[in-house]
Amino acid sequence: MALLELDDVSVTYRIAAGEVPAVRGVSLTLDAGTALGVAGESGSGKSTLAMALLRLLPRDARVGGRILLDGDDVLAMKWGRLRAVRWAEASIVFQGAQHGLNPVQRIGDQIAEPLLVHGLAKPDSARGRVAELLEQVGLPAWRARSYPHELSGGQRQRIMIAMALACSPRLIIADEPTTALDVMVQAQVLTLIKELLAERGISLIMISHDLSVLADVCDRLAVMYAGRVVEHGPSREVFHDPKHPYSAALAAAFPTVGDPVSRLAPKGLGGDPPDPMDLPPGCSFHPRCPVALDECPTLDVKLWPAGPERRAACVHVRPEQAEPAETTLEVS
Ligand SMILES: Nc1ncnc2c1ncn2[C@@H]1O[C@H](COP(=O)(O)OP(=O)(O)OP(=O)(O)O)[C@@H](O)[C@H]1O
Repeated sequence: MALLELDDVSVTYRIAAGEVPAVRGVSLTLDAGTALGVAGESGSGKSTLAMALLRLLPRDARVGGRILLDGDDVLAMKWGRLRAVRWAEASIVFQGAQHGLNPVQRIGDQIAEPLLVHGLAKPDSARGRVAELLEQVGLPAWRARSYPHELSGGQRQRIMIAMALACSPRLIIADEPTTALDVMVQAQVLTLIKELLAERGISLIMISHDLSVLADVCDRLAVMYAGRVVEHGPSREVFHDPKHPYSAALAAAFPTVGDPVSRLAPKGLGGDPPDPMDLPPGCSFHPRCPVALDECPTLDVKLWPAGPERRAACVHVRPEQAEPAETTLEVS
């Protein structure tokens, strides 16, 4: 059953220079107990999309479309309901959020805060729950008495995950949860996330520019370019057999250990992502695309079926068009 449904979601920031279409017509579904990875270069709209899910965007952002969380329309929710949903039904681990811990408050008090705010524990019972959460993220209970500066980056990220788990949400949104960590610690945190998913049946939306990390953790992948989803499908298929040339470039940029040498040579995607206020016409990717056709600059690009459970927005997977019906001129 779908836990989260996005239907034609768009986000536009209004700034002095004009409008920035950061997310454009994104439709995705996340089934309960599954993990969806959202990939894309910097500026492709991943974080904006993540923030839109819990209405955490700044006031200059206008959100369109529909976001249904367990059937409930997030964009139409009253503030009281939205406050109840945040942390308790869906929580978010921000990019670099470990630096957002309060430096002068003990770790235990910070983990307890969402529990107390949502009335899920009383001050005297919260300590036991905090110890339990620390244990779940692989830290000893005595760490509750530590201050953030006494922990390593990896330990602080575990604290952020403990906070996200505190109210037992059904959905966790993790925006680049391991980007700031070194490779060994990154692997440990990813293992922790995978264990938590398997043990607790939580659903996950994980955002990263690293397709290989997402393919390792998530069941399905959505690849974003210039605010649009350009490909989605089962993780292994999208990573190992991408149908969109942009997904192929991302996959080549992040090889995994054991990949054949041929795959390790990056396919060298030239150029920069487009300015969202000055998007190329037709397929937005065409100026950088190694396999672009003459028609791509004027193409009405859609997410066409690219396999049983896959879609890709590329002319190369477009189904053959029906021949236009022949018109006969009746001359009387
Ligand atoms: N508050 C804002 N006001 C105006 N434009 C914004 C704002 N936040 C983001 N943008 C723009 O929206 C687009 C998408 O940004 P977003 O941060 O969502 O991308 P991203 O894929 O998450 O990138 P990164 O990985 O660097 O965080 C970018 O062009 C960015 O400049």
